[in-house]
Amino acid sequence: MKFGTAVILAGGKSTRMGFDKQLLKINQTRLLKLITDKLEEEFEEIIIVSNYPEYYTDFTYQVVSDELPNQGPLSGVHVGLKEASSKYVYFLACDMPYVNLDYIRFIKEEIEENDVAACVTQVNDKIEPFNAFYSQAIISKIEAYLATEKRALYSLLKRLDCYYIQEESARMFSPNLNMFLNLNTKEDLLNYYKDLVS
Ligand SMILES: Nc1nc2c(ncn2[C@@H]2O[C@H](COP(=O)(O)OP(=O)(O)OP(=O)(O)O)[C@@H](O)[C@H]2O)c(=O)[nH]1
Ligand SMILES: [Mg+2]
Repeated sequence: MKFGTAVILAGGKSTRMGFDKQLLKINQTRLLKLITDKLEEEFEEIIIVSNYPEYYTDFTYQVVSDELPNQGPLSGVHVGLKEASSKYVYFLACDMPYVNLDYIRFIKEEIEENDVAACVTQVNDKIEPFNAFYSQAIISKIEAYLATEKRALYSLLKRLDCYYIQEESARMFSPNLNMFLNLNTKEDLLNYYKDLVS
């Protein structure tokens, strides 16, 4: 059964890529469309956070802009949580092509059972901030954190009550962890194309 909200963050500057990643096409199709088609199978609501709603006239989803702009990914998490109709909200970046629905179901269950601020995956010592769930309970905490002029999502997560999924568990769903791959540079894009044709 479909339920809950998925939010796609598409409000970044794409500095490393050199063109706006939210417009990226794979074989003539918007990557955003490929992502949302997949997420549709699991979620009853999809929200896109973009400061360019005009890029989404062909989409039927709600498009919202940052309410607290220029704070990086946390801006998007903030407004996404506020607009979502479910308590636990799935977040994905617009440049993450490998959507893994089995893993999404797994982490959804973890955050529901543990009722924590966020459920994220830890790979080595690094936290993967997307392909993760956050709770609406942290909206005011994000606001308080941004008010102190901090904006690093990672440091905020460290202060919160998070549930960390370990790498070994994640690898059971995605052996090479490509569900966390994000396309930051043209080289990332080239490697992704190579992977698609191989
Ligand atoms: N809503 C919103 N999303 C953001 C913002 N900054 C980054 N993001 C999103 O957060 C995710 C991870 O960011 P990055 O991969 O670093 O993307 P980016 O900031 O566009 O790229 P760089 O400029 O190369 O760092 C992407 O989905 C971005 O669209 C922002 O200010 N607002
Ligand atoms: Mg990225």
